[in-house]
Amino acid sequence: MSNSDRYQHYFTVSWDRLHRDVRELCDSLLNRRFEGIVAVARGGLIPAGLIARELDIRLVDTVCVKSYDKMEQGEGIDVLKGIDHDGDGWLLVDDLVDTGKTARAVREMLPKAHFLTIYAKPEGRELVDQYHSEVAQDTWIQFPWDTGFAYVEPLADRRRRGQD
Ligand SMILES: O=P(O)(O)OC[C@H]1O[C@H](OP(=O)(O)OP(=O)(O)O)[C@H](O)[C@@H]1O
Ligand SMILES: Nc1nc2[nH]cnc2c(=O)[nH]1
Ligand SMILES: [Mg+2]
Repeated sequence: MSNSDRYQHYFTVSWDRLHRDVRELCDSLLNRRFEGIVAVARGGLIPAGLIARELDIRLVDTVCVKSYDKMEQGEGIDVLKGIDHDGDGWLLVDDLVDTGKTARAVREMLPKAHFLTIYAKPEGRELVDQYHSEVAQDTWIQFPWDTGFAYVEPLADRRRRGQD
């Protein structure tokens, strides 16, 4: 089964929703002190920026990995940029965990980090320390940076065209 067959539904996240969810996660981290944030690029970059602002963290680093090309997951994880510490005292941020393949790879690099994703699917959720909401395994999450506003035809027009 190709990966695009795994996904039967879409969960489209607006900028507003993402921002709200990130802020709610940050609320529970307010009393913790972190050395800095490591964002898992690219998906973790925007959540990491929002979190850095909320928690007043100025030190932000990245690990850069590649796993998916559109909806298709490749065989392995390409690590384009690693990191030279074990994550002790650091917050590790990605946008989501799905199969857990990426999470497993970055966990290995930063075993001591507090690992947070905004969304988590069942196959990968055990690999992260914290997430905002769970999303079904058969659902593809559409982030606001991958989408845009578009005209939607009225239902009546669509029906009329169907009858033509
Ligand atoms: O749990 P998994 O099945 O490994 O999937 C989760 C990963 O997939 C996406 O990254 P992607 O590799 O698409 O790259 P991107 O962050 O550059 O968009 C997402 O940002 C996670 O990092
Ligand atoms: N945008 C996006 N990237 C992913 N990578 C793995 N799963 C997903 C998903 O549901 N949405
Ligand atoms: Mg990613």
